[in-house]
Amino acid sequence: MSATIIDGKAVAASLRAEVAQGAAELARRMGRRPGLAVVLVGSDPASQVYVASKVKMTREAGMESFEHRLPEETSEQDLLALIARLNADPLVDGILVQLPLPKHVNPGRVIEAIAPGKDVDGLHPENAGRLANGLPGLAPCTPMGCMMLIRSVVPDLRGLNALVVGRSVLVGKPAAQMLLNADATIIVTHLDTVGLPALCRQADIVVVAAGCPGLVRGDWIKPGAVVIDVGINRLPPEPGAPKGRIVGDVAFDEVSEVAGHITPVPGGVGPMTIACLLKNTLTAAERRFAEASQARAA
Ligand SMILES: Nc1nc(=O)c2c([nH]1)NC[C@@H]1CN(c3ccc(C(=O)N[C@@H](CCC(=O)O)C(=O)O)cc3)C=[N+]21
Repeated sequence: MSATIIDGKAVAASLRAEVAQGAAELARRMGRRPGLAVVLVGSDPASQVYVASKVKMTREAGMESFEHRLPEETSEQDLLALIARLNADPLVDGILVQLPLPKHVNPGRVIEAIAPGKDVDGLHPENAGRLANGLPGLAPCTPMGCMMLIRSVVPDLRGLNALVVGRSVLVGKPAAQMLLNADATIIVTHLDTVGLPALCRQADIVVVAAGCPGLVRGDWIKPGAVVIDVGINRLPPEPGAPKGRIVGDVAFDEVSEVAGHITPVPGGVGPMTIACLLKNTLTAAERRFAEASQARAA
């Protein structure tokens, strides 16, 4: 074991403390707490756990949490009507619609209905375009958390080779944009990429978001590289156990023999995702308040 473990829990706790301070300050000026609305459709057990954890941490950061739990059979029309109400609600600064949605609902249509200034998931095409063009906006929480973990060990990415496995709208694509914006050279790969191990061996920074347990092996890694594991995969339970272990997309034991720094699963990127959601909610609230103040002054 040679790699240093990047403690996502600790970095996330210090980001949440910073957000709590900013939220308290903003609340004094606004006369109300920043507010985050979380919408959960259906009863996917994993989603229930994430949402409960988001609600708890939102409150701990001194922000208001508005929960909307809708039955699985909710129509797209009813969901769009709820989003229109949240867009218009002055107490709501951020809106997060937990994914995945039930099959009869078109997720693109739902995400595009969220007001871009309240889109704390950073998934609206306007925010994706802003990220691509290097403009201020709201950026997706998971890749934002990855960047903070990378910068905690490598502050300057200029001239480094970064490789991303995965091209999802939620993680892979925005992670590549952020690495490029930080002056790294990027290679974006996915499960159809030919010669992935050889490409990976050129990378100083590896971000893996493929949803494929143990995909990245020890002999894919350049000695000393920074490895960020975004995967959260629940293995089938051992005989007699109630539920299976959670593992990432990186073969941790092998890779930690070669890498310089590595994130664990759990305790790596996951806690950062929630901390960045709170950070985005504070950013959205600050911008909304600044705009409202300007409008009053005019
Ligand atoms: N609109 C939307 N935005 C999301 O950001 C979003 C989503 N939908 N749907 C589901 C995924 C998943 N996700 C996680 C967040 C935190 C942890 C997390 O904190 N994990 C801990 C605990 C893991 C465990 O033991 O269960 C850890 O990795 O240490 C995991 C997963 C956000 N997602």
